[in-house]
Amino acid sequence: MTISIAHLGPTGTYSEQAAVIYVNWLTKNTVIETILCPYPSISQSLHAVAKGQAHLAVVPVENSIEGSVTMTLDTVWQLDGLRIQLALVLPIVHNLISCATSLDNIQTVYSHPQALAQCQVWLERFLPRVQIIANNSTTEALERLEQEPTTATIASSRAAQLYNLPILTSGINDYPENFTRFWVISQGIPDAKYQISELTYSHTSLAFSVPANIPGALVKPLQIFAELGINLSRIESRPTKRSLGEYLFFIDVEADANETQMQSALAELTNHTEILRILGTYNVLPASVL
Ligand SMILES: O=C(O)C(=O)C[C@]1(C(=O)O)C=C[C@@H](O)C=C1
Repeated sequence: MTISIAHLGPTGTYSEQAAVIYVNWLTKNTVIETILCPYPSISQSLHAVAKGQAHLAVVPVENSIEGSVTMTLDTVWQLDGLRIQLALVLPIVHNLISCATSLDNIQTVYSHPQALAQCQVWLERFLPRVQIIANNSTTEALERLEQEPTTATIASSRAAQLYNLPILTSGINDYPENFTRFWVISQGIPDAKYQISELTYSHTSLAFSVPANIPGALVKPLQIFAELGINLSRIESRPTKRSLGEYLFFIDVEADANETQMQSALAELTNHTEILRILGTYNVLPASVL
């Protein structure tokens, strides 16, 4: 069986790197064969799964410095029916890639907004006068670097190698401990062939809107988990885009959605939420696989 895996392109992105790690794990543990399919945006890679053009998408969801990748959260909410099969956490080391001979010759820096944000202190310190341009991925501008020696891109060392471009400065992220969490997402129900086969799942991700903007609207859903002694590992809000001050909540729970306690929590949660989506119950690929 051959499956297609969508990811943010063009080739050399961190998302592709995460997809390659997942593919290596699949190759070692299953008989599944894979084709990687780059898409111009994170949203388009998720739409490809929703439309059945790809079996899976590997998308960034959260970075340890910059927080949530909002395009992923918003698209997962918008496209009802997507399902997280697995998570993996990748160390992120950014580099300034350029054909310029010194930092003094650089006038423009391109990268993905997440990468630019993860290097903002370095950029202010070493390139305070350059024009900073955000684009869809860390690799989108790499092809122009040879023709434009006054431009630079922030991307991975793997990207520099793939495009045969020089790294002018390496390790420019503001904090050395820089990690991004990715989700492997499919359409439909949990599918054992894409997952780590363990007896239980370590995480469940949920998203919900609350019935009204009244005191305690968020406390009630959260109390359910506190009372059952179930730990939350993340909470994030996003605007509903219906009116100012109205939010959706994304929470990660350290529990298997199939456990009895979680089943009761989820049943109770439906009484205190307007729309409740179980985005997936899954395991995290161990760091030893990276
Ligand atoms: O542009 C890329 O290379 C990506 O894969 C996107 C992305 C992100 O959106 O967080 C992935 C990891 C890094 O945090 C920076 C950028």
